[in-house]
Amino acid sequence: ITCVRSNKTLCFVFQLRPKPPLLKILQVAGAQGETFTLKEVMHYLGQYIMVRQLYDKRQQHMVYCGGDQLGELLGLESFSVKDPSPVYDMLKRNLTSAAM
Ligand SMILES: C[C@@H](c1ccc(Cl)cc1)n1cnc(-c2ccccc2)c1-c1c(C(=O)NCCN2CCN(C3CCCCC3)CC2)[nH]c2cc(Cl)ccc12
Repeated sequence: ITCVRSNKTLCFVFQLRPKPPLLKILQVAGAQGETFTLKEVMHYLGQYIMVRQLYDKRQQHMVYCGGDQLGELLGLESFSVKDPSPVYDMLKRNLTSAAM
């Protein structure tokens, strides 16, 4: 947990440590370092999907990740960004609290 002070309010930002297979994916998308906020993890995963052109150009909410490391982690061939639950399940398996 890091504590940041912004406009006189204290807020606690939970740092998360990706397991190696997820960290590798985030690094392809430009991530530096070993701990991230959930927002940063989601940002880099989005960038990864863009960089690796895994989304369907016509149906842009569909991600085809079969055959990619992302698909291995998710255990899916494809998913819709409209249903984030498989991604959250994968993150539960691949993120640990950095505070431990
Ligand atoms: C709401 C958010 C979201 C965030 C988390 C989840 Cl679990 C679902 C959905 N989202 C909505 N569309 C996308 C998206 C769609 C296609 C390609 C890349 C990203 C995202 C995702 C972001 C992101 O950080 N999104 C910023 C704005 N996006 C708009 C879409 N933009 C692209 C859409 C395709 C065409 C090019 C622009 C990129 C920036 N991070 C993600 C990570 C994953 Cl594992 C899956 C999807 C996303």
